Amino acid sequence: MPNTSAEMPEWLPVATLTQSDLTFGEHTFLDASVIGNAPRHVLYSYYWNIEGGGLGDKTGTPGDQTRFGFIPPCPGRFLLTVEAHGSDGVVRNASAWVTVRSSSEATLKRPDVSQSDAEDVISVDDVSMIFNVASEQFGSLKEYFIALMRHELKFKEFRALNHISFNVKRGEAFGLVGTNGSGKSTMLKIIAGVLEASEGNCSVHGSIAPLIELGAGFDMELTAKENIYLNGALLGYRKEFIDEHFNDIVEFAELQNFMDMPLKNYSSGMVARIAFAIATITEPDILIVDETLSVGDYLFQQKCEKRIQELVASGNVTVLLVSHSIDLVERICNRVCWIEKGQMRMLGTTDEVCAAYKSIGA
Ligand SMILES: Nc1ncnc2c1ncn2[C@@H]1O[C@H](COP(=O)(O)OP(=O)(O)OP(=O)(O)O)[C@@H](O)[C@H]1O
Repeated sequence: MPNTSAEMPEWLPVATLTQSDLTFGEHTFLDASVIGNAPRHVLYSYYWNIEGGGLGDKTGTPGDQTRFGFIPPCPGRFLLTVEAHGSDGVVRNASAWVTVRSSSEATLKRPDVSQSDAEDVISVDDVSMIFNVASEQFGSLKEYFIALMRHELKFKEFRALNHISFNVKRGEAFGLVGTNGSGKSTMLKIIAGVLEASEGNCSVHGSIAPLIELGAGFDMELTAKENIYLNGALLGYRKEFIDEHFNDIVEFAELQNFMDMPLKNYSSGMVARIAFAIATITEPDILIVDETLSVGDYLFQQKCEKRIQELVASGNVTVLLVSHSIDLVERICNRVCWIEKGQMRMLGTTDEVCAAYKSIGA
């Protein structure tokens, strides 16, 4: 079992960027805050350094200002640091990296629509999902159990998915869109093997890293460090493999100072960071992402998006993405399936499906 004896500082500053990946000419903001048992007053000062150089620029004396605007003087990598001066006399700092590209550098693009020779890794064939739901409402759990004991519970069938079919090829980034309650998560759970379809067939070839329900595969009473081993084991990683990649996981999640904290004290965004870092530390055959990114801060979302694009660009990883952010789906996915109230409404290229989906609100 990993060692969990290191002590947590009482409070820590947090540096959050509005944007960490800039094109030269753009600017970003660094927001400072404090987590933990914070002292009554905290004053902040800011400075930046260019990677490999000593171009530091410290702003005057510490003050109340919690937002710092940064205008990069040139393309490159910059470390933006916030120094927090607590009224308890302790000074701590937190940093975040900013990458500034020259405007000519190409940005990552979504993959081309696969040609027919690529192998199908997911085949959804005429799948329906029927849930049995209670046909009457109960005022309390007690009333429910009384009805249950008397065999008076009546159920009705609810079709969450109705005859859905699609195939996803190796190396595709495939999106599922639809309004609330349309059946997207149910579809992902069937693909991930969490639910069994009531009708039809779903076959999957390859290893799956599912990021479906935040916290699934974690024990909230254990520390983050212990959970990395636990969740890694559930994903099929050996202990030696986690030992080898532990620092990469922690570094990606940017939670170095919180490894010995029980997960129950983490925010949902922090849990998402750990879950995403573990799931993507290697190249899974299929990465399933269901709104996991939405709870993360802007900086983390950008980092995950970049990682997803790298995985897709490798050509080996298939990504299945459910998101209410149509912009994200448009940036990442090459094909999209639109499910509406359990029915398949449209299947096609990202541009055509997203354009049609966006037009329902017009
Ligand atoms: N275990 C279950 N028992 C009964 N009904 C369920 C169950 N799971 C999901 N449903 C119902 O199935 C429908 C589809 O749910 P699902 O979570 O798949 O939708 P979604 O498209 O992912 O929604 P959202 O965008 O709001 O997350 C909903 O009406 C939901 O209430």
